[in-house]
Amino acid sequence: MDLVNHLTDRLLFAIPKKGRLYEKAVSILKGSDIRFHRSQRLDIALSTNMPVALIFLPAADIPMFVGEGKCDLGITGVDQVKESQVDVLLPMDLQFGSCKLQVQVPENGPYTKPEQLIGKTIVSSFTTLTKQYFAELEGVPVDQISTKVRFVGGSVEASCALGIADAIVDLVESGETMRAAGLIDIATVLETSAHLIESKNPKGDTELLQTIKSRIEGVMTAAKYVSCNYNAPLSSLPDVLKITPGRRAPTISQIDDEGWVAVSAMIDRKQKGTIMDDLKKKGAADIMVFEISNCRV
Ligand SMILES: Nc1ncnc2c1ncn2[C@@H]1O[C@H](COP(=O)(O)OP(=O)(O)OP(=O)(O)O)[C@@H](O)[C@H]1O
Ligand SMILES: O=P(O)(O)OC[C@H]1O[C@H](OP(=O)(O)OP(=O)(O)O)[C@H](O)[C@@H]1O
Repeated sequence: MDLVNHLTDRLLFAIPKKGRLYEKAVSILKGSDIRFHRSQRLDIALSTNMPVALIFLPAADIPMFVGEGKCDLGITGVDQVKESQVDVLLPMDLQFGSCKLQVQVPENGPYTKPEQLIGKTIVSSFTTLTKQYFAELEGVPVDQISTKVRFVGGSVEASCALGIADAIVDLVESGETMRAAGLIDIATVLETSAHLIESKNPKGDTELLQTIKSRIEGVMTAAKYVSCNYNAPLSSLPDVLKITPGRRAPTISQIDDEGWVAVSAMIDRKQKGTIMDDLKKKGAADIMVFEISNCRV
């Protein structure tokens, strides 16, 4: 069945079917109010409230489907996009799935610099990026590198201990997997995080595509900011507004207390403690912080 021709009335959105990106990707769909029910083992779910079909695919395959215009939108890691070498738009960093693709060697071995690995055997699930990295290191085109790059699909960290690699190129987040395998990192090939990716030739309704992007942007903003509300004496207004300039500008309202105003502004969630302390020091009172459950910006 050719999905693209079968679901012509729906925008096709590719979502990682399992693994590290699955849960956060699904929570972004929920936050965007794209409702769906995914039957067990079914990799297609039709949204029940929007003309969208969610296609659950391996994270590594999503760039290809979006790149070829078979899906209009997708969520996957930048590492997968670069590894696939496809031409897609990357409209939004989704701020999760952050990790580094790193060159790793046995901790008590002879290698301390990536240059020492030229001509050796490297194992990775990211063979394209690994070859590109060594081509640059060797100063030759990719098809002329002397370093041998072999593919394995998972548990890459076992390769050195099993005697099939001098070094590996694999993802590192906490470093736990690397340390447990007796490896250390000696170079970074790429820093990555999950992104919204978009076809350059979308088949779906472009207005709907914009609506979905705007909803996801709203989810991201709601996660980044909280709403800060307080009262301030007019005399301290210039000082407190410097502390809470807002995303665009703060809202200042009259209140029934002469010489005082109410201020409302979006503030960075991570700074909320310091911001509240600073406002208090500058004379603000009744300072409250509220969660933003959703927004459009
Ligand atoms: N430890 C990690 N921390 C953060 N993000 C990660 C981590 N490992 C992988 N990722 C991100 O998630 C993407 C998918 O990795 P994952 O290991 O889940 O792949 P998968 O093969 O689809 O799933 P599985 O390993 O269950 O088969 C990676 O390309 C990367 O962008
Ligand atoms: O630095 P850490 O926090 O330990 O994370 C890194 C590990 O996470 C990923 O593998 P995953 O556990 O998804 O399984 P995989 O090896 O089957 O891909 C990655 O390939 C590393 O092995």
